[in-house]
Amino acid sequence: MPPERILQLNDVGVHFPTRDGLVKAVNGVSYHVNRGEVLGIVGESGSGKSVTARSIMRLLPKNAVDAGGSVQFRKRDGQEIVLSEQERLGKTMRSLRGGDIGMVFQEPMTALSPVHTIGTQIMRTVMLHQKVSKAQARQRAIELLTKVQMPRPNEIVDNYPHHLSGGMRQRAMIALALACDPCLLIADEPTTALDVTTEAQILELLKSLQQEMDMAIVFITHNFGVVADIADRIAVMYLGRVVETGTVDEIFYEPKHPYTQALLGSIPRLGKSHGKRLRTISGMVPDPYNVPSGCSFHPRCERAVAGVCNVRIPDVVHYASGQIARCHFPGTDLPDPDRMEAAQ
Ligand SMILES: Nc1ncnc2c1ncn2[C@@H]1O[C@H](COP(=O)(O)OP(=O)(O)OP(=O)(O)O)[C@@H](O)[C@H]1O
Repeated sequence: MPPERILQLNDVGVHFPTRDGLVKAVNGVSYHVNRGEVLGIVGESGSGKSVTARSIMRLLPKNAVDAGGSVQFRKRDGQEIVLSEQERLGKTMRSLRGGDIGMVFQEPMTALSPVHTIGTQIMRTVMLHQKVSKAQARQRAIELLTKVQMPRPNEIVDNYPHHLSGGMRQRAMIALALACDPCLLIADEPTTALDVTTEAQILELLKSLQQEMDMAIVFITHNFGVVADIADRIAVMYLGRVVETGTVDEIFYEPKHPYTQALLGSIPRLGKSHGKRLRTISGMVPDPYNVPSGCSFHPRCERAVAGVCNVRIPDVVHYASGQIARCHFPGTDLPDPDRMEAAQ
């Protein structure tokens, strides 16, 4: 049986009109998430990872403009919801947020209120989505704090966020996100601000919760090491577009897009990089107000072919395995003249 898709983004666009010009932060993004899998989203800063994820839940800045596309979501009970513009703003969205879909962010204080105890905040979410008494909701809060391996959960439940360390706040935010047993968790750089040891602990926790709860995760990070550790599949983003999608093995061992290849070439690998010079990606991420014509990666691409890559936006190339690359000349070989001719 093919895996069940619980989230499908089709050609989603989000633009920001600014004084300096139009920023096409998300420019026709499509990706899907299967039930119970972890999809890692990677890409340099500004590639549109966060804005895409926030567009799923309609948690966008006020100046964001919807530039089309659709988001489909299948709830745990199998009900399919098309999160069209109207629905995204209404009651459906409110019931999904914190219910079927949970969210964790890099900075816990964006999700936690500083003026309420951890327990009160979890109890409110539980009571918003489930018919339970106050005492039952408090019991559930303690259970959730135990589940996220919070030390002294019976005590912490009555603490305010400022009493907690960074790692403990992250655990509290995860407990809040899991309050209603979501089938999808959107995790936006949840470990980036933590020290390496705490980061490893939180990743382990998310992995074990994901398996235990059969929960899918969209895990956003700029760190390939982290994504290799947690993800089943990876989507690579560049300047508002998904340029490649594949399983972790496909992305690490058979990347087809020159951008993915360049990103992987620029990370140090234990044992393998010794004595070797790391590659850097030439040039800078272009200014979002002046995105290059054609394939927006072409000015930095070692394999760009003039007359093709600077002119036409590449189509998506589908491989039999399911791997996808948006490139005129995908693959590990250099572009051959026949393919160049066919593309022109
Ligand atoms: N409120 C806003 N107004 C104008 N531009 C914005 C706004 N929010 C985001 N952007 C722009 O949208 C683009 C995508 O931003 P986004 O935060 O999604 O990138 P990202 O890949 O998540 O980066 P990072 O890893 O740094 O979080 C960037 O060019 C950013 O400057």
